[in-house]
Amino acid sequence: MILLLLTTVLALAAAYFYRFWSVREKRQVELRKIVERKRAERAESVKFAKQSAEKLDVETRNKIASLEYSELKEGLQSGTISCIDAVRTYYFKAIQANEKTNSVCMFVKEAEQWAMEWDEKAKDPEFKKPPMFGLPMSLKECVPLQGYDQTRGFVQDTFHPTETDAVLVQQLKKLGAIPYVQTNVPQSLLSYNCSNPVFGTTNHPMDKSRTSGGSSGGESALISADGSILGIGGDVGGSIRIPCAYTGTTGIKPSHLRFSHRGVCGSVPGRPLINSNDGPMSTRVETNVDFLRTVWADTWITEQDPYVPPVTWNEEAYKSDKKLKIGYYTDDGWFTPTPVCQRAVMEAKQILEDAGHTLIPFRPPRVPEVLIMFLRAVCVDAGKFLSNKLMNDIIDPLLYTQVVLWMVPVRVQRFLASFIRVFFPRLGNLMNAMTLSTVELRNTYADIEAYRSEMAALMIDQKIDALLCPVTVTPALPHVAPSKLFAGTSYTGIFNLLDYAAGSVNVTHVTKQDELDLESDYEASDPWYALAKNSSRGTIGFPIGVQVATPPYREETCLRIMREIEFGVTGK
Ligand SMILES: CCCCCCCC/C=C\CCCCCCCC(N)=O
Repeated sequence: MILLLLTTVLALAAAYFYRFWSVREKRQVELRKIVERKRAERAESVKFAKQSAEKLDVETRNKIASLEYSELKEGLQSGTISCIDAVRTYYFKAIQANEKTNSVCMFVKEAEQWAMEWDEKAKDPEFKKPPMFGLPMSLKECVPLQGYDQTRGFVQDTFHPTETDAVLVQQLKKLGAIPYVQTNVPQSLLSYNCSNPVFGTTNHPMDKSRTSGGSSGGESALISADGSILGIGGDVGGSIRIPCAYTGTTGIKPSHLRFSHRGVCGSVPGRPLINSNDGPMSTRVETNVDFLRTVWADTWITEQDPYVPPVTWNEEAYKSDKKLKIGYYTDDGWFTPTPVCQRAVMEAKQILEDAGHTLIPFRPPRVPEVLIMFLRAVCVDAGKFLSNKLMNDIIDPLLYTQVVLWMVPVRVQRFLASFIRVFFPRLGNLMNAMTLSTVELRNTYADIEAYRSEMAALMIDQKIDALLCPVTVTPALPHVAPSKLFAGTSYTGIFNLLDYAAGSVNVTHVTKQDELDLESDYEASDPWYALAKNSSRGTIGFPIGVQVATPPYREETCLRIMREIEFGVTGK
């Protein structure tokens, strides 16, 4: 009797799994065909951009291609450069950068048309050129652009073009900017690598085996490979700052309060307290400044979205010569960065001290607890929304570790945590992060609000204007590492949790001495430290950035400090 019961249960289980597997296989075949169609569409868009770029003579192209942002802007304003020539130059540059990095999802064909329309308007002597007249701009794929997909790396979201531009895109078009290319992201956006089953893996321009970071990794790769002069990224846990730090570019995530989020679908909809925001990425801080100064010149954003406070650009704060008090830390007490990331902070500290600022040691309290709050609140539902979506998709192999973690039931994670804590305490503790309990989630939201209040009090009491710290714990990682090393986002995630402005600027490059220090001083005391150490080997010459953060509405001070660091490093 027992044997019969057992056999029946086993047979039913086998039938269930067979059915599940065959339905999934059938869906995978469908999805693979969709990928083929989408890639063919991308190939068409590359062909279009190539043909358009070839219409421009090489001499003009080379001249425009060599211009800095301010020179290009000036040329477009004065009329020595036409919009169509600028777009064709940047089509060409992006094609070349894309061959090296696979950073482009789609070229925007309408860019040609928009450029010609602006040139036509400019023939009228009465026409007043808008401030971004003719400037070619790259957009992260998830920024809503009318007529184009925002797949966020999911095959199921291809061929569903968005019907309305994001408020930011509407504004950019109104100001004369020309979106000419969409750039790649990791599947789900919740990773700091850059790979998905639709468009493939984006490479670091210096080394194909390493990532350009994520989730704005298409942007960082394209900009650092000279295929874009200014791009728009997005950041919910480091997605602008980490790619910039990996590639030697610079970017800022403003507090989410300063931009509109109407119609924008992030990685997990319905996430109230971990705030994502768009922000500019480029090779120079001044370019990012010019972008924000222009879009915040008036209250147009608030007129389109009443939830955005009418706060305009504060030139006085950016240009101020008041000496600042800046708290700095090289180690957040959760994940000690590799020596080169600490050296970068100390060099930036010296630059700022030489400029007359006061730097004091300051470490945000209880970062290990903050990381748990961050992970719980960034996933919201223990990864349910994402794992459901992923189960209906082709899963990118580079995301496997995270996917497994999202799929293990919360109760099992908690049960295993007590054993894992014995030999890998840091992972054991984080395994309490995910929750499906509304009681625990509400408690975490209350903790986040209390933490924001505590940090405000600490900074006000000590009269600290800004913070300086590492962006992350290593130089650019091999593609597979970020999914395993999600614990390395403590340095960036904290400023999303606080909803501060936070930017990244290049300070140095990995040297031979840094590699020697890595071997002698950096202990591989658990599997995460071992991974960080191993992955950092062989990175001589790779760029290293630092992070500057300020409370909300102090973006101008954050940029001022970044600009001073950049000046101290480059002399310009
Ligand atoms: C073992 C404990 C279970 C925890 C599972 C957590 C899985 C990882 C989830 C989220 C990783 C956060 C990654 C932050 C993304 C950084 C880049 C960005 N999109 O801004």
